[in-house]
Amino acid sequence: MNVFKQLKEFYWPKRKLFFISILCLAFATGLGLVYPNLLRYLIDEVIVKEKYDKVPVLAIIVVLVVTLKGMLQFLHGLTGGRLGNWMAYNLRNALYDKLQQLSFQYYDKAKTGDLMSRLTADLDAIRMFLGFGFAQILNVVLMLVFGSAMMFSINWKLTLLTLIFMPFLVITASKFETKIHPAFRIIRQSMSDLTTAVQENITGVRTVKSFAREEHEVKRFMVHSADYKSSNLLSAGIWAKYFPVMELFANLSVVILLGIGGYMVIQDSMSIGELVAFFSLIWYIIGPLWGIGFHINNYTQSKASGERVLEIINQYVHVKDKEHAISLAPSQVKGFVTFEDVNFAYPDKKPALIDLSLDAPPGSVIGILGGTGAGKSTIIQLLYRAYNLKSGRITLDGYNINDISLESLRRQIAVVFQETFLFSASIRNNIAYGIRDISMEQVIQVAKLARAHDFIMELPLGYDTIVGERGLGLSGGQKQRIAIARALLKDPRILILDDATSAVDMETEHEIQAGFREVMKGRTTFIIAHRISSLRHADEIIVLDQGKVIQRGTHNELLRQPGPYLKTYQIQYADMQTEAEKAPDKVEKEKGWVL
Ligand SMILES: Nc1ncnc2c1ncn2[C@@H]1O[C@H](COP(=O)(O)OP(=O)(O)OP(=O)(O)O)[C@@H](O)[C@H]1O
Repeated sequence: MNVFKQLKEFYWPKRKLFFISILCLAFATGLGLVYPNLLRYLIDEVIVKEKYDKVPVLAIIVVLVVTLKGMLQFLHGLTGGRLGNWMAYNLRNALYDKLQQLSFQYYDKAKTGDLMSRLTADLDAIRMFLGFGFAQILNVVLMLVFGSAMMFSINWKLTLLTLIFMPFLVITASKFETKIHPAFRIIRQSMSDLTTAVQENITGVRTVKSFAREEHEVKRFMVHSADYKSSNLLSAGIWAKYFPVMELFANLSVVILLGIGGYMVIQDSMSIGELVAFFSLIWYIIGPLWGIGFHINNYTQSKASGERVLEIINQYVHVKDKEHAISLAPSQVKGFVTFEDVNFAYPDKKPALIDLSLDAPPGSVIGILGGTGAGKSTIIQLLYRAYNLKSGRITLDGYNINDISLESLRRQIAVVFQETFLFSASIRNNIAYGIRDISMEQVIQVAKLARAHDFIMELPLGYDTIVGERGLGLSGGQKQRIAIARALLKDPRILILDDATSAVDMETEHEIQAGFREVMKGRTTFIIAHRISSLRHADEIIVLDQGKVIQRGTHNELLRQPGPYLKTYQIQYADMQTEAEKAPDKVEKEKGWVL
């Protein structure tokens, strides 16, 4: 029950519904006990004594009991359903809220399909149990208590003999529970693996198809599917092993009842009406015990689901606000960024940044160059506190960024990533993402600066064009330009371009950068790029290799010293020369970046 204790805050405020639901079910169950008594009365007092004038009254009582029972069952369903849905609504929102708080470190390992399955199937299992399953279990107890009490009142000796096998039934049922619970955990896990496989396949459908790996993917899916099947078979095996034994004990009770009860009737120590009532009451005991497997199943499923949901709720948030974190008003922020002896390593990895020190005064442009995996993106991830530093510190306007509230820190920063994520919404809403009360004019203005306006206007619905989950239908460069417009609209103090113009041609990149220079006056900009053309205007360029700064200076300074920067420049310049030989006019325009 510990799982449900931990989930208490999500259903306890609606405990009224909970109790009404249980009470209604208990009364309905109690009313059910009227039937065997009516039966006994009908046989012993009406049929045997041939007093048929009592039949209409009995019939009316039956109708009343049935109607009342029906109403109580309806109320039980209504309140139980409401409780379950209320709980599911709150828990779902709390889970989503937690998912928003969890830091990058969690998402580095999390699987989308698995999270989806926790938010849907697992949540539903808890909803069903809290709405109905729990009341059903309680009802089983009530039926057992009421049923056996009534049997005892009719004939205590026969009751004891009939119930002789019940302890065996209970032992088998509890053994069954200990076996079936782990089996359900396995089923839930393989279900989420299956969902993850489907989700990854659909997300990566372009890669799959372009590599003609459909068959391989089908085989991979079949492995997960087989896994799911075998975990279900495992549970079915446990079911098949224990259920017949439980059934056997239940039926043995009926055999004893009919044998000994029948003998008592023959001996005249019991009336035939009492035996019939007894026979109908025994089902009040056997019925619930028979269904105990189902209830246990329901309970263990929801317990396993509760554990998986609680895993998210109790997940540690690595990056969070300190108590009394500073909230910086945008108008206060100047954008002075410093890195002081920063060291960082991702969990279980070699250092990604070693002793990085950097000063970026307001309005300066810092260029970052380096090979794949050199640590470029890590620098900017640390700046917006995607991860906690191992040592050293990063400051913004003199404040340690660890002391600034995440919300106010990230409000000052706009990042344009190499991979652009567009929401399934209109282009206008994608540009205005996260910003309220923005006019169409402002959206158009930033789209023009990002050189996106022209291609947007060529689309059939212009700014109202809906772009897909991943901006399907737009080219990489177009998506990047929308992301740049989105960042500019945020009006940040610090702009970070993480390989943000890699997908646009050089000419467009020049145009975009010219636009940037206009809007970024007085703001701090970090540019990560592979092209020297993107960095040449930077006030300081740092060249990274395996997390260490191996060169730093302006474009002209770096060209004067031998090293990777000059080498990169020469390689890219050689390409430009070849281009120039082929199309001298086009390259002429771009010559600006060459010395
Ligand atoms: N989320 C992560 N979890 C674990 N290791 C990571 C993570 N992100 C990056 N790394 C590792 O940290 C190192 C630096 O990575 P980083 O992304 O900063 O390099 P980069 O210079 O930006 O590379 P690229 O130009 O390819 O984007 C690499 O060794 C990389 O494998």
